[in-house]
Amino acid sequence: MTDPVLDITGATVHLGGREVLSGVDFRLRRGELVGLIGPNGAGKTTLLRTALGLVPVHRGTVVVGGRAPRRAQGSLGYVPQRHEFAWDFPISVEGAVATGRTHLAGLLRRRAARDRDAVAEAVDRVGLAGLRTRPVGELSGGQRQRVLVARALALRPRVLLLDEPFTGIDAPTQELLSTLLADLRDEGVAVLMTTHDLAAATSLCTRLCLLNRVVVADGEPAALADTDIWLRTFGLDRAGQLLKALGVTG
Ligand SMILES: Nc1ncnc2c1ncn2[C@@H]1O[C@H](COP(=O)(O)OP(=O)(O)OP(=O)(O)O)[C@@H](O)[C@H]1O
Repeated sequence: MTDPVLDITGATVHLGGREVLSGVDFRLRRGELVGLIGPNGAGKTTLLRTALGLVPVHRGTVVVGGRAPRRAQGSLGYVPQRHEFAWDFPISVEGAVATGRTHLAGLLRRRAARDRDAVAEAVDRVGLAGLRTRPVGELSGGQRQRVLVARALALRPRVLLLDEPFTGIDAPTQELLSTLLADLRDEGVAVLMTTHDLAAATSLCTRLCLLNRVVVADGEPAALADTDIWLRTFGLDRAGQLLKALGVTG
């Protein structure tokens, strides 16, 4: 097995005086597409932000490609939740995607040919070439989601972290994103996404990590057919819609 590109060991994170992650062990390798699943407030976004070095660990370690996350930013692509981006900022699709590369060498740097190539390729991969010059404020929710994915891809990342990429998008956009994520996985990118779409996660991901402050279970979807694991993750005492949605029977 190859070395993990993201290696989180015993991570405990405190926010607002509370322990929101507790001794989390998580590893992500090239060519994996992992779904991070858990109820609201489980710590999914916090785990992504910890991997990015945006949230410090109280205990434990986070290593990205052999380095501290802050030193590995050039290899980490991040797709935040859609509401976290300033959509009223006067910038085109292409301009917004290009901001994915600015921290590689600073805001005032002239854009080199390789930057333009990376941006054009990313815009193309999410199917927005026809809307390149459109102000982002004029885009629909699904188009905005594609801009955020392209912005992360413009970095040509080794690790791609996505926070709820399937929330509020239509079926064709979901199809496009699913195909794109599977292609990236095949190309050797390590992909980790949070989602509340359990059926999509189960069919698309090579592995699922069930999180609720601690890692409740981590394995291939087929190995997580035990109802009890899902009940524990979501803090439920009996199977209901959740398990029907998954096609899991007790
Ligand atoms: N900046 C913060 N200050 C204090 N508490 C925070 C902060 N950010 C998150 N939290 C708390 O940490 C816990 C985990 O939040 P997080 O956003 O990681 O959960 P999540 O699993 O992504 O939830 P959701 O599915 O609702 O997006 C929650 O209880 C939340 O209230």
